[in-house]
Amino acid sequence: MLKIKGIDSYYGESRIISSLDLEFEKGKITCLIGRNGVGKSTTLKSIMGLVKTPEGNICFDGDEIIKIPTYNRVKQGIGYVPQGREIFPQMTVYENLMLGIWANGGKGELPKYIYELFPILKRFEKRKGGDLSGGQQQQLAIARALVSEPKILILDEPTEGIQPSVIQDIGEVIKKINKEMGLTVLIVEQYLDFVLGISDYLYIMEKGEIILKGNTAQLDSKKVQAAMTH
Ligand SMILES: Nc1ncnc2c1ncn2[C@@H]1O[C@H](COP(=O)(O)OP(=O)(O)OP(=O)(O)O)[C@@H](O)[C@H]1O
Repeated sequence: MLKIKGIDSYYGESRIISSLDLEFEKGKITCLIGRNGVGKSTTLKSIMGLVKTPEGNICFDGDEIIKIPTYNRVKQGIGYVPQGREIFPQMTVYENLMLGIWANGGKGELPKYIYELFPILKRFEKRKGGDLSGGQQQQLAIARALVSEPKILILDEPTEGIQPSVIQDIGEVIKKINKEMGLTVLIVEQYLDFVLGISDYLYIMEKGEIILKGNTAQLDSKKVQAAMTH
């Protein structure tokens, strides 16, 4: 579904990622994990076309996308929730959601399943985005990415700054959209318990390179833990 081959990624002159290969299988939940600053967010920004990637290939659903602009990657079906969520604080929950439709050149109404998946957003429809809790903002950001009906949903640290009970709710929703809607999911995370409970496949990154990978159920959890802490 999404295949990265030999990419280099730069901020200005500094190369953060070199010759990275990754593959995200259709219908699976794949997590990319690793300690602070190893290049996980940069990998996602590379997929979205938000950093310079002069080398390599990114193939999505059969098409080469490395040279096309971000908005066209979104149009082709890549939904992205950045770290920090980027909710518009002065706009209502409803307006934030509608942006997901307008941004994609779409018209019309909010799909009904959005409020079924996130009842809290229905309740707070008229509330300003900035007045929601961190967990509610994360749900709003995921919902906003979903309204454009992506083929793959990419989440950058969805549990960051969120209380444990809400983390569990978010995990359940992600599993549900994966299992019931068949959506492919890619998550960057640091919260290992969350990752082990939700993912089918794991990549572990260290200084811009993959040091361990495999089916989550088959990976040695001690090795995974060690890679996250050493
Ligand atoms: N806008 C930027 N300009 C220059 N360097 C950057 C920029 N953003 C990140 N970096 C550097 O790139 C490296 C990788 O950062 P990245 O955010 O991808 O790491 P990460 O694994 O996602 O960590 P975190 O969990 O802290 O977000 C770090 O050394 C960081 O300092």
